[in-house]
Amino acid sequence: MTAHLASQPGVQRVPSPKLTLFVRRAFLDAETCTGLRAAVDATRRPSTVSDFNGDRAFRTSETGDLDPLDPLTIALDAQIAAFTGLDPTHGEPIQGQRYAVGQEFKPHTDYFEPLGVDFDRDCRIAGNRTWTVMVYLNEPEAGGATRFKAIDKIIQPETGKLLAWNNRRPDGSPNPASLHHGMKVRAGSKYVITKWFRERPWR
Ligand SMILES: O=C(O)CCC(=O)C(=O)O
Ligand SMILES: [Fe+2]
Repeated sequence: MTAHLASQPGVQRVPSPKLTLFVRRAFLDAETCTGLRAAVDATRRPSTVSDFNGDRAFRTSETGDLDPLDPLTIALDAQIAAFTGLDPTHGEPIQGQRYAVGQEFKPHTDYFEPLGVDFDRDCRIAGNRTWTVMVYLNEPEAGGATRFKAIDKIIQPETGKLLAWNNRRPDGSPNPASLHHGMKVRAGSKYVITKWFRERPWR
């Protein structure tokens, strides 16, 4: 899927030997983003983490599940599958995240730690996460960038901008260079959708 993604119109690959990361500006139009923000607002509640590390401020955002039967969700899923070439049967249901002023998701990886206490619960059926697809649904007035620390790259939120990265190394092992930080929103709010793909079918 790296070749498929790389060949999509408007896509840019962030130069790094350590991480496969693509950016596509204006993947979604403003109207679609507005509809998706409302869908996130309809179901949001405090976000959770796996392998709780004792830091209650580690992930302070809210999470909302998109309704899988909503035509907006169905269209978005199809658009992501066509764009990435990733097998939609391996995809988790799309989630939305909302960050208010001061909220963040501290540096983390999206794959589950093979030695973590929650690994069996999280990965027994579908396996670990492979790719992350994320789309910004708005632009906070200040803050809220996504920082990939290990490759020294900061991505600014922009309405409709997509990020897609591979959480694995070429040998299939989890890639620590995928470490990223959803930085604090300083003014306004920030909405994203996230779609994670797995090694095996989700259901
Ligand atoms: O909000 C961001 O910029 C990053 C979100 C994120 O890393 C996640 O939801 O796993
Ligand atoms: Fe993440």
